[in-house]
Amino acid sequence: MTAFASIAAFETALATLPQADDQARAAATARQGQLTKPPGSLGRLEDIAIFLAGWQGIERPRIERGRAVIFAGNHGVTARGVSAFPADVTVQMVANFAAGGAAINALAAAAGLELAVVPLDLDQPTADFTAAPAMTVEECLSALSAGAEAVGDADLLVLGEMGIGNSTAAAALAAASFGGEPALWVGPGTGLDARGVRRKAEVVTEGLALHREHLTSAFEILRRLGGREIAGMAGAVLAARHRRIPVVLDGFIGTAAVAPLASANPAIVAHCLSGHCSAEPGHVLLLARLGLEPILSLNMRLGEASGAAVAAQIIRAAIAAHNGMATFAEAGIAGA
Ligand SMILES: Cc1cc2ncn([C@H]3O[C@H](COP(=O)(O)O)[C@@H](O)[C@H]3O)c2cc1C
Ligand SMILES: O=C(O)c1cccnc1
Repeated sequence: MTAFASIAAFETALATLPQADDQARAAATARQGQLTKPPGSLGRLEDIAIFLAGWQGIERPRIERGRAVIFAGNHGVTARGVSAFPADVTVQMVANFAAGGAAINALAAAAGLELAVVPLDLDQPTADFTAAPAMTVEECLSALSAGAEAVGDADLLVLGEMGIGNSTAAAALAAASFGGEPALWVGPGTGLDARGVRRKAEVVTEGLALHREHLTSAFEILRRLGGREIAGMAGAVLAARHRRIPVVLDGFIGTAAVAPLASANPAIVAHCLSGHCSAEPGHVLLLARLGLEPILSLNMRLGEASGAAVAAQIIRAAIAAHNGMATFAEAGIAGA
């Protein structure tokens, strides 16, 4: 069965988001208050443990099936010279993922995450969005569905992407979803110089102008300006929500995939953690618009779920403290 068989199915899924389990959240919050530490002293680690308890629906959350999924897609807009690297690198990096040689192979292993790579029609780049919608309705639904199907039975889902040119698509998605000049949302990506970044802003401006009258729904924004790997991440975020699986978002591109969904229903990010704030300048703005506070800020700007995978180690630390510590009663220590 196709997860998102029609635009209506996608829109219904986005309009009917389940909430976290309040009882499990309350139980985890109570437990944090009994652990042998001054209340609140583990800071954000406490919040992360309670967040996971709510979405997993258990007082003591766990990561037994932590899964990183990397979606890959090719972009027609690369013809406009918007990346420092050639489009061929996308398929070459997918081979590198399979061979185990990419950053995400090392970082997923370090974080104890299984890694799945989902290449989406790499021989068929999306259309250049300055000339036509990036995807047809069928192509976009198919990429969204591929995302949903990749979620599986994970208990923590870490999402990432590979697609040369996709920081341009991401800037267009952010601008279409939240407004603001394209110059605010573009950045060097893989390493453009200042002149390249200016051209990238012009390309985004052209794309927004071409599609302006149609950028009125999450689906049309994704379809016209996004890419297959971006729609794959969006579909995975939405499907994970319906299975109450917590998600860790990666950098600028992985976060921009959620922007169109959030423009239609801001509650979509409630089951998402931001793994890190990337060095791509638009990311900090995007996180502010989504109301997400990144776990890490390491000046990373790679993508591939690399920052989210590093953050998964912090999430494991939050769970270890939450589940492993003694309570005041167990340790026979006087409370405050
Ligand atoms: C070798 C290599 C590995 C990568 N892994 C992720 N990206 C990242 O760079 C791309 C986005 O930047 P832009 O929009 O400038 O093309 C995406 O593929 C992203 O995942 C890579 C880029 C390169 C060159
Ligand atoms: O923030 C990111 O995800 C990013 C930044 C630059 C290039 N690729 C990815």
